[in-house]
Amino acid sequence: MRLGGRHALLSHAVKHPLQPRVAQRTLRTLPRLPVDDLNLRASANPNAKNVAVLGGGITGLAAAWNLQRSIPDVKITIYEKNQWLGGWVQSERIPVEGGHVLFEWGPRTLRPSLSNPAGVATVDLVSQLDIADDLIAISKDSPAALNRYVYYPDHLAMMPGAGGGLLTLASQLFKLRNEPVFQGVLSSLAVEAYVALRDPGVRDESVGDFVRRRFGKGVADNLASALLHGIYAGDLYRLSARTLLPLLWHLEVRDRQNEPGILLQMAAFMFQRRSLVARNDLHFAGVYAQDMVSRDSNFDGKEAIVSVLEQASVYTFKSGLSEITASLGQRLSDNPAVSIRTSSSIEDVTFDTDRSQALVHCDGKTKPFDYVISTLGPGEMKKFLASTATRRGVTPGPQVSEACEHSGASVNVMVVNLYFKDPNLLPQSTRGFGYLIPRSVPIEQNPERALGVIFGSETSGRADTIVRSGKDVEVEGQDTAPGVKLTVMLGGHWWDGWAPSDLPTEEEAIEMSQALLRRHLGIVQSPELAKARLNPNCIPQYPVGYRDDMATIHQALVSEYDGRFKVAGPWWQGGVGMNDSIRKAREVAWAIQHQWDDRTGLEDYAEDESWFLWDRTTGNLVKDAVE
Ligand SMILES: C=Cc1c2[nH]c(c1C)Cc1[nH]c(c(CCC(=O)O)c1C)Cc1[nH]c(c(C)c1CCC(=O)O)Cc1[nH]c(c(C)c1C=C)C2
Repeated sequence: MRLGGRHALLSHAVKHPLQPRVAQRTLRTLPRLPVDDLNLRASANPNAKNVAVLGGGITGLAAAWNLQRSIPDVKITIYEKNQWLGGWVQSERIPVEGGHVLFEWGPRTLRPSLSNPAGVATVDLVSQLDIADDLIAISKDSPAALNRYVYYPDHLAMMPGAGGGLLTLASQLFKLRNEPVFQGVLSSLAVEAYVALRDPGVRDESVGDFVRRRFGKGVADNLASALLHGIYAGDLYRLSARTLLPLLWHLEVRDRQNEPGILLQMAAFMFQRRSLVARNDLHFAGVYAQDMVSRDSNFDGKEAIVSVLEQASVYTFKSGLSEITASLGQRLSDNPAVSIRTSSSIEDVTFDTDRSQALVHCDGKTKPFDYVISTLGPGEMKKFLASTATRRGVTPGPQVSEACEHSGASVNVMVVNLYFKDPNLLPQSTRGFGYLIPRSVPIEQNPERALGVIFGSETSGRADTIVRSGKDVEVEGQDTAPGVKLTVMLGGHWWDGWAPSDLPTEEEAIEMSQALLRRHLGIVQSPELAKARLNPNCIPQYPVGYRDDMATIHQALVSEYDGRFKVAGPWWQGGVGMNDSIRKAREVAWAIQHQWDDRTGLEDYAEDESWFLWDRTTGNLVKDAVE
């Protein structure tokens, strides 16, 4: 929905100081810790006068934004290698006959996730940037939220709907039992509780091996592989289960303590309204609550956003997700304490032990900083750590280089955006989010090596998909032209090991996408507008053993830079979502504000996971550390 005029919103909001009430509404689904346990500084870190932020994508911009909000007089320099800010978040508005369409080349929607610090961090940022008037919230009842398809083996199969609990899921699966993609799924799920548990010595395994072991080969190859294509464009037999499915990984350990299988434990949690919360999440949820209660100034604005997002499955903005990065870029460049250096290549980051300062070497010049936040990947990190150790006269240990190399894998994704004039291009019966293509589809059905197709118009704000908050609210979506927008995603892990010259050109990718749409959906019409863009190395892949790599890099950062070098962003947080990046950006800024020099952004990996049982009804912890 378009939130409409702020006055319309305020007219139904309570007009008195709202601190506890807003904290309650926004954070009522987050667990809270006693303030004394949070180790907060009353005044900002006196050592943080000059901070460098490496990378001007969403994480770097959000980190700089948080720093300048929370540390008075801090000077910030943002270094970005491109000529532009925003990283992979790129939205393009293009005029076509009858109006315009908006093409996204990177992330396109956000999940509200209001019970998760990552979702709350984004809501907070949107409210601080004052861009909520452009918000488009796609309803939980919309076709995009309810209808998701998997293409297998030669047709679209509708996935069981989101929400409704495990019983609803089981009954939906029962109805779909004759659909080939679900063959054997019900019987595998039924015996899951009796599956042999993993060896206690196993520190990690691939998502594919984990899912196949617990839930069967059909669930792994037909369903989980499709899901992982849609999020990581990745190979489920390479991605780390311990990183991507931390809760399921832990529930198998609890199973060893006489709990009855993963699915039954999840059903019990749902029924009892309880959740397991990881140690770091608990800490930062406590910091969020405290920060909002003590410092927040836009209570009404946030309350209004939250009340809309409670009804939404996903959301975006009228000019796309780059409204967030553009607004951040603008607001930061208006601040004289922030210097933005685009087209800048970082050569090295070393450390001056005597002055406790990090030295950023860029374009032939060296500048000292009290702290550095880097969003660059493990390739750059390997170089920085090796040269810092060498300058200190220490031979760099091979483990650090190996950890950087091992965790530095990524995939290329070709994004093909197409706009068709015909508003009835897709039959009513296939309205929905789009479809994902699992690894198990025969190659003759997918010679283009596509990962999935998004029915983009469904999440662009069609009149019947958006959340409405009142009759007075003007409703407007991203596209004003009446046709249909589709996005085909090609490549990902299918192109692992391919030389750049083997990848299709953008023109070839458009032709391949049209061939795919003809075969899969019978679309023979030519698009009015078709554009493709290769996003090289855009999605990190989190290999088996990722947690151990991160623990090694954390120790190296603490010892080489005394904790003055922090990391954030998709390479380091085991997730590629924009919410996660915004959250991590906030957490590293807090680490600087509160002088937590033992936190590098990777500190959570330094110890094995521990979980706390939390009651969502009362907001209290049921049990201190479960593991
Ligand atoms: C450039 C391509 C991207 C692919 N995945 C991502 C990008 C940016 C990142 C990503 N995609 C999703 C998530 C989950 C986060 C979340 O919504 O909580 C992340 C981090 C899910 C997703 N995948 C697709 C869409 C439209 C969405 C979000 C919306 C939703 O779930 O309703 C489609 C899609 N993304 C990729 C592929 C190959 C693909 C195929 C249809 C890769």
